[in-house]
Amino acid sequence: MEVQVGSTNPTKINAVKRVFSDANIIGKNVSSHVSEQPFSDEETRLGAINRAKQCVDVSKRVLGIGLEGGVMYLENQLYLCNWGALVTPENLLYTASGARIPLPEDIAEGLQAGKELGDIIDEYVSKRDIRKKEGTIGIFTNQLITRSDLFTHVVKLLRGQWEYSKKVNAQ
Ligand SMILES: O=P(O)(O)OP(=O)(O)OP(=O)(O)OC[C@H]1O[C@@H](n2cnc3c(O)ncnc32)[C@H](O)[C@@H]1O
Ligand SMILES: [Mg+2]
Repeated sequence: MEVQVGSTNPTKINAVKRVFSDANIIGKNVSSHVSEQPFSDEETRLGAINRAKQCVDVSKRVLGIGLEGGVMYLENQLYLCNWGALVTPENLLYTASGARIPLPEDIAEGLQAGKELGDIIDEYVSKRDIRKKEGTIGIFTNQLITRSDLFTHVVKLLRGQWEYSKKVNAQ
């Protein structure tokens, strides 16, 4: 089995490798066709779907997976949100979102000013490339849940739904 992931970010690739340890995983640099910093569940989910659609290869029977990070408001509180999409060679679409946590007010202010979360969090902890390492979720959970852990859960939700529907349709 071959799985193409619409990103080269190691947190995303490693999550897919963990869940599809029986497959050959390829990272592909594609556009999410949404804002660099998605600001709603709708936009973040669409970014994941757009990435997955550019990765699926019907003729070569390659599965496409898209993973997208963003932020969203819930009752005036900004939350970190993450979405995933899996598209099968039969063109079936599965989607799932990950756990979400509130972001501190000063992070929210930077985002409202138009900065990207990746840059804000690097500045916040005086480190580089947090988005490719533990991620914002890792920082604010004291490393208990890393960005790769979060995406692993999302990819499990995708694979699980796909396997369940294959099982049901085979009955
Ligand atoms: O190379 P790609 O796949 O684009 O990986 P990315 O790190 O840019 O991740 P996304 O495009 O999915 O995320 C959209 C934006 O949100 C930021 N972001 C989302 N989740 C984050 C996290 O946990 N830690 C740091 N930045 C995050 C990220 O830096 C982008 O500015
Ligand atoms: Mg990006």
